[in-house]
Amino acid sequence: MRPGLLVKLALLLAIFGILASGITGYYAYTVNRAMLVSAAQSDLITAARGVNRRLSQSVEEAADDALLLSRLVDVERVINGQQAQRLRIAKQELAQAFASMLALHPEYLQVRLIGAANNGLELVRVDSQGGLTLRVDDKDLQEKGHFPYVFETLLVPAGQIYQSSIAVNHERAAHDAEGRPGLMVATPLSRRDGRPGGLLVINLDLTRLLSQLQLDLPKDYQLYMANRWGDFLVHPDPTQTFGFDKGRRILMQDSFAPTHLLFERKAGSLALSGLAQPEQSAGKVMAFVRLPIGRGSRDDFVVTGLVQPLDSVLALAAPLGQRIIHMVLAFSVIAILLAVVFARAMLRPINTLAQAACSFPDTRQQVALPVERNDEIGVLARNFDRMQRQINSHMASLYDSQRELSYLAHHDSLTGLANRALFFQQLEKMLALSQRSGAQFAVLFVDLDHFKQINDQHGHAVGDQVLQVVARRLQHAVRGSDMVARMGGDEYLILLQGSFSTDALSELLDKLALIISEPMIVEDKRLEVGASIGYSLYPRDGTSAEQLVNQADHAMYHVKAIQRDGHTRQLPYS
Ligand SMILES: Nc1nc2c(ncn2[C@@H]2O[C@H](COP(=O)(O)OP(=O)(O)OP(=O)(O)O)[C@@H](O)[C@H]2O)c(=O)[nH]1
Repeated sequence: MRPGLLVKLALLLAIFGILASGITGYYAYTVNRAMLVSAAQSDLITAARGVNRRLSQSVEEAADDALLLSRLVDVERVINGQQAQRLRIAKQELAQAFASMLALHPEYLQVRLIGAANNGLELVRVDSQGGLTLRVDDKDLQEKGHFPYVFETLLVPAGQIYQSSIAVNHERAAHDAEGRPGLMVATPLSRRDGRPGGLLVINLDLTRLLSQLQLDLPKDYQLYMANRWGDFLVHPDPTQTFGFDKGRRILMQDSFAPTHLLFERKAGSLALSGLAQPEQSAGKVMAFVRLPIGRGSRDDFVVTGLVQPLDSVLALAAPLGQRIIHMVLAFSVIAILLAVVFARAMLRPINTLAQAACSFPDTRQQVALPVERNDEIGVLARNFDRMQRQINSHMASLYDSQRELSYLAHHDSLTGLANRALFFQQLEKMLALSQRSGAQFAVLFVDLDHFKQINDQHGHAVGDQVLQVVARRLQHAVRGSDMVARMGGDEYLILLQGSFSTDALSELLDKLALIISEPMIVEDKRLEVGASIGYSLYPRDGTSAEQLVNQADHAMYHVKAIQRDGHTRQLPYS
């Protein structure tokens, strides 16, 4: 188990989970804000169009009313001139009709019949004053021929409507209309002889109209309106309106730069927000639309703008933001738990492999690995398992080779007896033991007699077999605890454990010599071979391996010499 890896993997997965849920939450939140702003902009455009439509409707209604009034019989009578009494009655009736119209439409400030003659002298005029209607006395009627709405209306074909620009009324003694912004809606009148007779004019009060429209808008909407040149007609700050009337130009394009597109007829509507265009619309959401106004002969239009604080639009996103934070926190906790569970599940087989890899060099034991898995871990486990088997197999053959090498290094290949090196190792051990225990032992040196003749007479192969037979006979003749070794050639060494009297030892050596000399059949040949044997005793003849072997060798040569002289009994073996 490696907690470091587990912690790292769990941490990585948890961070990934938290980041994923955080980014998703953030994305949902920002998309929601953008959608809210987009919906607000679309609402603002719709509302601005509504403002304009209602304004336009009012103008059209005024146009219809102007046409309606222009068709009154009394209008024709007044225009064409009548006998004084009848003219007075006609004017009286017209004034009543105008007053009724004013009473019906509080947004009308004046209804007038203006003649084409006498420099545009007003013929009948009813004004609104303090919410009441006031017929202006004939003596107070004024000449209006110099006003554009008069001479321009006279140029309009009969039955058509003239519509003035929106402007502040500066006409003298205009009662409620004086000093108020509005527009004139007029229609030309013809005399019976076809000459221009005059015009019928309705003065429309823009302030009243717009204040009514503003009442219908949500509280946090700010209304802006500009004429076709960009001069503000409506502005939350009234000092910014009708600048041209005070000798200044206060233009919408200067306050809201992108609106120049609307005035240049490059766009019909425009929406900006502090979210998408923070430098042009900081902290606000705004929409502007350009729409024609009324149905006058002039191609007139206004640009209406509505502005809403960005905060009030985004306030709706706050609850969602909080929910998203809660969700992100909940998902983060789930992500952490899942990360830990997943990391543990992922690392369990890896830990098994790691443990196996750690313990295998010491134990060489193959533990159960997840070899049945189909994934990369399964591939790793199967390969590791195969690698373990191969290592074990190679190690086994290596140990076998080692054992074989060790055997070859310590044994004689021909007879299988211990070789000189192993004999001396054993002798050294024996010496060490005996030095501590005080035990005795004997070393025997055996050399075959005239072995060369066997080689010479019967061949080297037969000689080899003779050496093997002698080795087996010596091995059988001694105890299992004793050691028989081949020194080389036809020489053997024997290590006898235990204490021996010289008599007992001489007797044993006689017995060995007898055993060796017994006839043997090798390749169908009956052979006999004698041996000379000498011995040394520990500690009597030496306390080192060399001394003891040399002493036994020396004794063997002594015996061989005596036997050569013909003595065969009572040999002095030592
Ligand atoms: N067949 C065979 N002969 C060997 C081997 N090793 C040594 N010899 C021979 O054994 C003989 C040993 O020599 P010696 O001991 O001097 O000969 P010997 O005839 O026994 O002489 P004495 O000991 O004096 O009786 C030599 O002729 C070696 O060639 C072996 O492994 N196989």
